[in-house]
Amino acid sequence: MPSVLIVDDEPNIRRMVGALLSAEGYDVRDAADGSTGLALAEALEPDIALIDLMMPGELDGLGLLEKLRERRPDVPVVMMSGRAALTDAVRATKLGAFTFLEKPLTPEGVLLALASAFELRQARRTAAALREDLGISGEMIGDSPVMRDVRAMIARIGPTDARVLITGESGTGKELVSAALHESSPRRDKPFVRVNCAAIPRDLVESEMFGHERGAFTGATERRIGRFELAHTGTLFLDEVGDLGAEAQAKLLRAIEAREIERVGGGKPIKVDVRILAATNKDLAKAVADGSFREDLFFRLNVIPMQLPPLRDRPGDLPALVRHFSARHRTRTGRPQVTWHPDALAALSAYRWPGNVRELANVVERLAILHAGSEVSRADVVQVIPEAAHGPGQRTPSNGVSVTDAGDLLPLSDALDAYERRLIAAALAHSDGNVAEAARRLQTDRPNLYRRMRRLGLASATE
Ligand SMILES: Nc1ncnc2c1ncn2[C@@H]1O[C@H](COP(=O)(O)OP(=O)(O)OP(=O)(O)O)[C@@H](O)[C@H]1O
Repeated sequence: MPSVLIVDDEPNIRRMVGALLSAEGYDVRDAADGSTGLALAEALEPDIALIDLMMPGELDGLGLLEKLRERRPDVPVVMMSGRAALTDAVRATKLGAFTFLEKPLTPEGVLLALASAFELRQARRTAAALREDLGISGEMIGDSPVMRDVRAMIARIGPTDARVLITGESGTGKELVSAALHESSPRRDKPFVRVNCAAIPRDLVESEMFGHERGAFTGATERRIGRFELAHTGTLFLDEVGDLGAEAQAKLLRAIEAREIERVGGGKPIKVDVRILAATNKDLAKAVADGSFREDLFFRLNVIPMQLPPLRDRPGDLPALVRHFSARHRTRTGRPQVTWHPDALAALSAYRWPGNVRELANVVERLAILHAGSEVSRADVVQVIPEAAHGPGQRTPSNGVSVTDAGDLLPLSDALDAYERRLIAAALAHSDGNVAEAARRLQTDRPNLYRRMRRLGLASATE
């Protein structure tokens, strides 16, 4: 059922349009002024907003339109006005209104406008989902000190041509960061080409990267353009670069140094202008030390290193990520939003997340499907990830010995650190990442909590 928010100071309009739309199956909410309208729009995420232009109070119709475009850019806004004020209609359209209805309203006019606005809303949803599925966009969520550093770094080095080596466990957002670097560069309108180095069979790596001429080898029935050429003037993202074999490493190094490539069986060098970003979840420095990765290539790729921390080391980001993924699920499916009991968030924070943000996204999606329209409890979380049951307060170390999730014994100081880390993580989750609030819950003060967070690597040294 599409939802509509009507914002108009005239009670008659709210009543009549509301009745008309309810009868047509819309889920209708209304507000009598701009500020209430904005608050409702943020809380309810309506599919469409129908806003009167002239309203008393701090926020008039155009002001509300402007704010909505900023905060809920996906919601089509239909404006209405009592006076046939052409200039206002023009301004509203410039500000991004979907369409403009003149009063007195007619039922047909209203229904037609809303039906097409809803169509647009659906199309935007589909487009956003496709873009995300392709991994070519996606909002980067998280306000933890490390994520703030990551954002600052993207803003600083995105616009340059510097090569960046992004490291981090699987699912920490390496691809998302590489797309963000491309998006913030002058190459943003040019191709962003990804190669998954781990997925290409060894004997095809060269042809995949550099292309081949027809007849270059058995099976090469057509000429093929490689990823380097496809990325010309844009960005080439070498994912899982640590998985490249020795021969491919040598060829990659040559292409980077000479800024040219040769198609297999081609012979003629071709100039390419690409910015190279690379990512790996391997320890490349170690691979260099044990001889499985070329040192010269490592230095070429690692001009700017960026390390993404595992999710368990930034528990403050978890509530926002959970909200983001449940909102995304709602947007994609149109199903009712789930809400999260603080204990459910605490249980999620207590888990180790070996698959990091990707795994969290999957778990949130599963829970959102199972509990659409209701509140997710701690028990619901534990049902999906039994390991989350071992959070602070649920698992008292017996006879003074602490254990990891795997049941191994840990040296006491490590065990205490792990326990403290979980307690703090849970308190942060309960407080939506707010450190002062978390400190209150833990019955300590903010500076002390920060000190402990820094010691455990949960906050940056400058905090
Ligand atoms: N900070 C974040 N905010 C929002 N979504 C995120 C964030 N980090 C990761 N994701 C999402 O989690 C999923 C995994 O991220 P991504 O593919 O970038 O990880 P990766 O480190 O490249 O993983 P792998 O090494 O397994 O390829 C993606 O859907 C991505 O959009």
